[in-house]
Amino acid sequence: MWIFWTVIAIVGLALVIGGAVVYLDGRKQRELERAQKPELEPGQEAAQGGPQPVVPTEVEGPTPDGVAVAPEPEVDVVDGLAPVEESVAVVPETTELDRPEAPLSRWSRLRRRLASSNNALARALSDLLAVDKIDADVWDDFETTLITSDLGVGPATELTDALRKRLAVDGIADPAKAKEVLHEELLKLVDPTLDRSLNLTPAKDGDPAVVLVVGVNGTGKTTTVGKLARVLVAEEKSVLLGAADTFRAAAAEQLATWGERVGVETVRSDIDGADPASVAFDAVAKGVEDGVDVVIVDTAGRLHTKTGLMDELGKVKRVIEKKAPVTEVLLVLDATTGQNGMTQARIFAEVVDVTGIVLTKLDGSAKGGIVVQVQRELGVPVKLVGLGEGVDDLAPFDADGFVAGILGE
Ligand SMILES: Nc1nc2c(ncn2[C@@H]2O[C@H](COP(=O)(O)OP(=O)(O)OP(=O)(O)O)[C@@H](O)[C@H]2O)c(=O)[nH]1
Repeated sequence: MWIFWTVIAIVGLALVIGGAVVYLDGRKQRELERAQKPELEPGQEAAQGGPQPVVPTEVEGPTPDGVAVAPEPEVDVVDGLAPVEESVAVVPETTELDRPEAPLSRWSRLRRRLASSNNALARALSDLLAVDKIDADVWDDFETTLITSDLGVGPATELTDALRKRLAVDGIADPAKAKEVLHEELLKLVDPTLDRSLNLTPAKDGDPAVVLVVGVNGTGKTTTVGKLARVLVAEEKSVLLGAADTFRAAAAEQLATWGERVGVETVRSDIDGADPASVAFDAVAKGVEDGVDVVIVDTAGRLHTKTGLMDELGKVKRVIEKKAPVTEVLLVLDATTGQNGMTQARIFAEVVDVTGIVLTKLDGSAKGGIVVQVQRELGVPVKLVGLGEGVDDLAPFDADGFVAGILGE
């Protein structure tokens, strides 16, 4: 009997040991397999019935350094331009935006600044009226003052003759009355009847208006583009900036900073010396795609020959117009450069079809008369004036306010 129970015990023990060996062996095998298995790509796991991963399909919004990848442009490579994806859009931070000053309130503030730097005409008039007898020499001095304030010889002579006639005919000796007459005659020269509004009407519905800003370097183009964006934002317009001044690397940075402060995007290239026409094209293409009201394109003016200037600006305009017509070409002139500025203005007017003048740095110049001269010569109105380095120191030009300013009224 004991032999029977001993056999049973041995068989039972053998079964337990065998089962344990099989279990431990299976576990080891599974661990080995897991260790050898490669990491799954996000999509593979899903395909194998694992958890569905969230895979971003495109870059949306700003990357950590504030630069978003521009959307893939249409296959519209023109004039042998470099591929358009060279440009990126600098998306502004949406917090702490500036609220630009309303355009209408700017002029009264800036008028005082004009009066303080442009009082040559007012002084010439009081000198004129201070003498006992106004003879030919006194009138000559008056005319010379007008010429030195950059009114131009023709307008200076016209103004002197008109004033002389009216003071004599009406027998005016009262300084206040004489100043009124000077105001009226000067206003005629500045011409309050000119249409000074920016053409921001797109050629077809849904297109943005396109403003091309040209001029010699240092005149204040980039600053003007930034300030103009603020004027338009204050008028509740949506704006996009194009940094086609690729000559000076810092210009794009400067422009993007202007844009960021008022929440406006800037399309720029990160490549030094990129093709300006390509950047301008990208900016307008993005403007069309985003449905903005106005695209403002900054350009470089550092060109030494007229042919070079003509080629470059011509190309920028031609390429932009593959997307949307340019509605306004603004020539930026520095009022302190006097006759040099006039020479530049003539060259630019020959090269591009200028539709408006922006006169900058009038705050630092006693030569407000250039408004009359440049309008006469180019047959194009002064539409905006820069009266300081402050962000809201650009104002739509107002003829009567301007005359009052330079006469110190
Ligand atoms: N006082 C004064 N300074 C101005 C005015 N407009 C521009 N400036 C200054 O002029 C300088 C040149 O301005 P920018 O805008 O860089 O000139 P730019 O034509 O773009 O020059 P580039 O980029 O070199 O072609 C800057 O220091 C501006 O602050 C103005 O109306 N009044």
